[in-house]
Amino acid sequence: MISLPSVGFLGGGVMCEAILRGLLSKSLVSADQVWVSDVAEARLEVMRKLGVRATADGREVVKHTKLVVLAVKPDVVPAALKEVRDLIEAEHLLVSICAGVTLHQLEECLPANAAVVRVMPNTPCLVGAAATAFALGSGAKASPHGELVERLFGAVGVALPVAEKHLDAVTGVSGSGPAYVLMFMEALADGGVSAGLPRDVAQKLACQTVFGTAKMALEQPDVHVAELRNRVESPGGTTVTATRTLEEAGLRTAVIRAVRAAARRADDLSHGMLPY
Ligand SMILES: NC(=O)C1=CN([C@@H]2O[C@H](COP(=O)(O)OP(=O)(O)OC[C@H]3O[C@@H](n4cnc5c(N)ncnc54)[C@H](O)[C@@H]3O)[C@@H](O)[C@H]2O)C=CC1
Ligand SMILES: O=C(O)[C@@H]1CCC=N1
Repeated sequence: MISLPSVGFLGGGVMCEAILRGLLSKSLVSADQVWVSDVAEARLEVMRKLGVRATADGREVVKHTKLVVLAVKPDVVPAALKEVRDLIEAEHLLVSICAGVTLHQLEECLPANAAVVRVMPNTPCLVGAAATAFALGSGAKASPHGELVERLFGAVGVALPVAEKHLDAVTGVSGSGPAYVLMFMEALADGGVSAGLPRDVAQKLACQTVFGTAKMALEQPDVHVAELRNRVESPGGTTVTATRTLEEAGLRTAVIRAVRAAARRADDLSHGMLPY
């Protein structure tokens, strides 16, 4: 087992749980090396059931771990960092997954030269299939900080370095992306039910179709996705009749607009347009 140093989380919500369950299932960390803080007792109870150390005191997390993942909502970031600022030492690495919170804003809340990495993962961390992008702060180095982040998020999916200016666009594509794909899957299954399929059959077929299509595209990176689509569209057949209907309904325009809206919202968050 290639294990990581002890890992801490400030905020034990949805994303902490997804990352943590992913890491534990890959044995990248052992539960007794993980500390999590949260203000909600119910979340601490969930964490205890995972076997990790759970506390209401974020300072305990920073005292006991060197790699600290900031996983609170963006509007809570200043308060959560203020609580632990004086405990952050040169050996610490702070990894923020908070949408729209810039490296500069994070660094302003921390001691000078603190090592910070801004990361945008997504919920498929839970099943080892996340799409993650990250950018290093001015006090972080490719080695060891970038490598540690690549190991952490690479263990639960794909992790790519990007320029920080691209992280809002990343949020629009892959951070928020699972929600759009799930919406599509829900509609695909509803279409099946509307055409007479039992609900459970329609849902299974819809999920497997999205999974199989993604796998097919990922395993043929040199083939444009439009070419893969054309291979399904027999001339005058069922598929082209359906894809024309989707074009008429503006599917692609709607998705492009949605991604841009999410990216703009991430930028708004970084300009203090809080709360949600
Ligand atoms: N949910 C998602 O799909 C993704 C979320 N993110 C980012 O991850 C961050 C966390 O999001 P979620 O896990 O979805 O939110 P969440 O609301 O499920 O989790 C946040 C947790 O922080 C706790 N909390 C609040 N104040 C605290 C404090 N001072 N100290 C410690 N814990 C505190 C809350 O009780 C809550 O359990 C957000 O900044 C979000 O932008 C990033 C990528 C994907
Ligand atoms: O909706 C949000 O703001 C967060 C960031 C990316 C996914 N969920």
